Amino acid sequence: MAAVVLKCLWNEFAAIVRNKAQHAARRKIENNPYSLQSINAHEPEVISKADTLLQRIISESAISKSHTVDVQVLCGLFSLEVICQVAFDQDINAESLDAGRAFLTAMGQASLIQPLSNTIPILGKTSLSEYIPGVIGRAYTQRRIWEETTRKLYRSFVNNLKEDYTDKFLAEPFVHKKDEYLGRILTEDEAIEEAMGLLFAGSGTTSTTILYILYHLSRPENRGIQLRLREELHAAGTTNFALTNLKYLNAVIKEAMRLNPSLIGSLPRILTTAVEAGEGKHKLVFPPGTLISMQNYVHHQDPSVYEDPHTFNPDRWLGVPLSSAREKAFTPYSLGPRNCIGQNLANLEIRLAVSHLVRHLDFKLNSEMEEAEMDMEDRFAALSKGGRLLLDVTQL
Ligand code: HEM
Repeated sequence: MAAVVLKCLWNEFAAIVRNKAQHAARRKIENNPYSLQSINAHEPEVISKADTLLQRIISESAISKSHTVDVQVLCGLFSLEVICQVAFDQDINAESLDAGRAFLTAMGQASLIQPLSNTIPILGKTSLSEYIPGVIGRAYTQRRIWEETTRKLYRSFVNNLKEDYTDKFLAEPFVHKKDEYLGRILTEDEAIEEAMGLLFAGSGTTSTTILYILYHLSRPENRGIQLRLREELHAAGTTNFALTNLKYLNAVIKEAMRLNPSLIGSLPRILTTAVEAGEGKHKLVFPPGTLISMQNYVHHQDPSVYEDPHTFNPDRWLGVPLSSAREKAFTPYSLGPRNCIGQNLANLEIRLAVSHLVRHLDFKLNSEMEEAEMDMEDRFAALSKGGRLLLDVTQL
C-alpha cells in the first residue's frame, strides 16, 4: 500500500517538479558535456571500466567450480564507476569495492522516499527523519549516505578543477554556468541535488540494460543469437566508431531495450494544450491540465506493432526504416524536451561493455535461475525481481 501511495505521489511530483522555463534553463546549462562529441571523448575511460568488468567476471568465475558468476552487482559497479568518472573525474572504488556497493545500496533504497523528500523537503534536511520507524526511516539513512557520498565526490572534483572550463565532465557546468531562470550559478546544495539525480539516472538504468542483454543472450533458446553476435564482433574493430555501424549488435541492444526498458514506469506530463486521441466513437479529448503518462513497457509489447511481441528477436530490427511504426513506437529514452539527456553515454557504455564481454566470454544461463526471477519490478528505475543473474561463464 505504502509503495502504491508513494508511486502516485511520484507521478504527481515528477510532472510538476519543474515548470517548463525552470527545466529548460537547467537543461541549457547541462547540455554541452552530453553532446555526442563530448561523450565520445570518454571512450578510453569507458573501455578501461569495461575491461575491469570483464576481469572481475573472470576472477569470480575462477573461484566457482561451475564457473558461475552473479553478474548483477558487477554490472551495477561498472555503470556506477563510469558515471563517477564521466561526471566527476573520480574513481569511486579507488580504495575498495565496498564504497561502490554501499553507494548502490543507498541509491536503491533511498529512491523509494525521493518523492516524499521533494514534496516535504524538510524531511530530507533533518536527521530526525531517520528515526521514523520502519522502511521510511531506513530509507532516510540511505538517502543521507547517497547525499554525503555525492558531496564528497563533488567537492573533490571542484577542488581539482582548473579555472579554464572545458565542460568535459558532466558536473562541470554546475560549478560555473549561470542558470538563466535563477539568474545566477547554482549553490553547492543545488549542485549536489542535481548531481544526486544524475548519479541515480545514469547508473541503474544502464546496468539494468546490460544485465538484460546478457540474460537474453545466455538463454538456451537464444544460443544462436549469442554465436551470431560473436561472429559479427570478431569480424569487426573494437573502437566505438567500428561498433556503431554493427547491425546485429545494435539490433540485439535494441531488442533488449524493447523488452526490458530500464524505465518501465509512467513518464508523467501535464498537458498544456488539449490533445485528441483515437478516432470515431473511440475519440477522446484530454483538456489542458490533464496528467497523462506513457509506459514503455506496455507499448514496446504492442502486438499490432511488434509481431510475436514477447519473443527476443533482434532480426525484427534489421532493415527497418526510421519512419516505420516499429521505430516510432520504440522510446526507451522517452521523447521531447524532457527525454534522456544521457543517452549518448548510455549507448557508448552499452556498446563497449557488451561487445567486450561477448568477444571474450561465452555465457550460459545457470540452471538454478528461475524465469520469474528476471521479471521486472518497477522501483522508479527497473530491477529484476530475483535480484541476481547467475551465468555460467567460459573464457574464450
Ligand atoms: C539505458 C540507459 C538509460 C535509459 C533507458 C534512460 C531513460 C531515460 C528516460 C526514459 C528519461 C525521461 C524520463 C521522463 O520522460 O520523465 C531519462 C531522463 C534522464 N536521464 Fe536517462 N536513461 C538512461 C541512461 C542515462 C545516463 C547514462 C544518464 C547520465 C549520464 C542519464 C541521465 C538522465 C537525466 C539527467 C534525465 C533527466 C533529463 C531531464 O529532465 O531533462 N540517463 N532517462
